[in-house]
Amino acid sequence: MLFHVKMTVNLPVDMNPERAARLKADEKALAQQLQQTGKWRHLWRIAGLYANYSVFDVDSVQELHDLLMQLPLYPYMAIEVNALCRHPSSIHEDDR
Ligand SMILES: O=C(O)CC1=CCC(=O)O1
Repeated sequence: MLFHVKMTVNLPVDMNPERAARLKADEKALAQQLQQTGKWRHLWRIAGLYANYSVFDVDSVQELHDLLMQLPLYPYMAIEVNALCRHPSSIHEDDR
């Protein structure tokens, strides 16, 4: 199951810089691990924003939920999720 996810990060302006750096490093490590597994299929920066568009390929809505909730930056993110299905005009056989 494919899901398009928008994540907007809002770190408190007064957050300790070392704490912020640790969270970002932990987020990066997990994001890269999930990309290696194929669960996090795409990760794009939204130009001009501290936000990303991502595509997740998971087995269930519950798996997506659990995965998003374990992200280190989760407490500081606004997350929007849209379920995707195959477009009849798509030429990409792996779009499902
Ligand atoms: O910078 C972001 O958009 C938040 C984020 C998600 C994965 C990652 O490494 O950073």
